[in-house]
Amino acid sequence: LQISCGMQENRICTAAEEWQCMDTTSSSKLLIKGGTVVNADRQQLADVYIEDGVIVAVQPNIQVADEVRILDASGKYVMPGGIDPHTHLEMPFMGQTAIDDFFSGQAAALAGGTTMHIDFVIPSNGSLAEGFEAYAKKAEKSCMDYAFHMAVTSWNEGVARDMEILVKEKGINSFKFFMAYKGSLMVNDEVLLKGFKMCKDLGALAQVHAENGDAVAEGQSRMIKLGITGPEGHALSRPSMLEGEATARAIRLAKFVNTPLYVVHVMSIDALDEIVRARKSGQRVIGEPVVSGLVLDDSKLWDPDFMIAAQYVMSPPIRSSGHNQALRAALSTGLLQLVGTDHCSFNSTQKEAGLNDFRKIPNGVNGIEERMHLIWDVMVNSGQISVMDYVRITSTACAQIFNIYPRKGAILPNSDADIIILNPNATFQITAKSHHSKMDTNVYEGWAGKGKVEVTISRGKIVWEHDRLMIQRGSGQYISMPPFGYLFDGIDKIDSTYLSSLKAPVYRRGI
Ligand SMILES: NC(=O)NCCC(=O)O
Ligand SMILES: [Zn+2]
Ligand SMILES: [Zn+2]
Repeated sequence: LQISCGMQENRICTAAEEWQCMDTTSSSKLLIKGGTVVNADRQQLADVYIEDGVIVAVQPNIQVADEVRILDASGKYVMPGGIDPHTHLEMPFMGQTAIDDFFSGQAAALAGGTTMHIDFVIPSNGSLAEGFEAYAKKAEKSCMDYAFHMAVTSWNEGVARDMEILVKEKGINSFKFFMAYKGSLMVNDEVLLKGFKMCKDLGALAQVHAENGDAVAEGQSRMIKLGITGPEGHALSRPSMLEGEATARAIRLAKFVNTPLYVVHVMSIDALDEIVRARKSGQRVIGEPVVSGLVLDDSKLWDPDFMIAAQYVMSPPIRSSGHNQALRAALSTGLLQLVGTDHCSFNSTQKEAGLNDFRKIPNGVNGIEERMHLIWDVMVNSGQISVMDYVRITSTACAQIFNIYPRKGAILPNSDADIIILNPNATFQITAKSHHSKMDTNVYEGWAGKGKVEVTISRGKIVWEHDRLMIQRGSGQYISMPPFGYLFDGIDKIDSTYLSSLKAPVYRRGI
């Protein structure tokens, strides 16, 4: 069956793509009635009234005119849409391009209750500005709101100048430094120091992929020499101590510069311990675990079928099972602050590039569609976190850290109407046969759980209901993220305390 497409000129969609063709028909006025409205700081039985994409009122028993569409949410949770702080849509990486683009990846996100994501821009030909323009172009097909972090992969005057322009004119307030991927994205300590200093001056958050890339390269050669060429070699070549070392180093350099630090995809106890130690000392360090690191373990990397094992190759690697438990515990008590996905999807054909050498398997797993369901199932259903905590770690904390709260991450008057309705008694099932990503596999294949996102509302429009997507190419908007978020409050005072604590230098007369 083929149907003609109303969304894209001259395009015929297969039945499987039908959802891509549906128009958004929701009225501009909407009332969500009778649900439990949950924010990070309180929950209440209330109605939510929305007009023109914005929340107008949150209170019990709101009365509306007949033309307003009413959604019954009784017995269900009404929560801020998820914000995924860590995605890589259409990322050029390891000689491939991640298969989910800004339309398919976002469609998947919306079907799973995520209404905004922050993607990492990779420089083009060494230029941050060129990279930004390329990503802005790719994102024109967006069907939900998005923002960008920028990767810094080298250092020169042009990079420093572009960082300033990106912050002051383009809505970027965070820069990622890769301490791994030697020979491609990796930077050394000198670049880290210069970059961190620039971040501090601009009020932008420094982020690190923390693994010792030199040691990883050495570990990889070791494995190849031993004849270990399969996906298990990926895990064996980059043990958790290398993640711990890089995390510790980045934390100390950030302290030396006195700038806040955000550690992306925390995958091990080793990295977690360093973050907790720093936070105990009063240092401003944010730790972001990702859903794969929280709910999976490394067992599949040893599967004798390459095509299965390769699906699980990502960096830092998915660790043995004690690590995921420790990360969940830390997230539940606020030692780690928010959860991302690192959604970076490569299909079977792309993964096959590393059939004879694990170093060539493109790194990355899916998760943008599954995060909200899995965190609910594993952490709320088990009683490990409250529903308010769920909202905090999947949405609010991200909006606060990246300085877009309460426009995003809250159900409050004047906030964007990015909302999900979750039925705690309905079940969900994950399979590549029905997911919305372009991936032909899913690392969570077969997972069946309880607590289903039944409705997703993006800027006041119902985009997911009755297991159907109603989305429109190009409707997503770029969200500018202003610099000097709350993590920068008081940083200058810490600087002056440090300066005044220095003893006056003693000038000795030469003999
Ligand atoms: N994580 C991963 O394996 N792929 C995406 C790139 C990155 O975040 O390091
Ligand atoms: Zn990374
Ligand atoms: Zn990533």
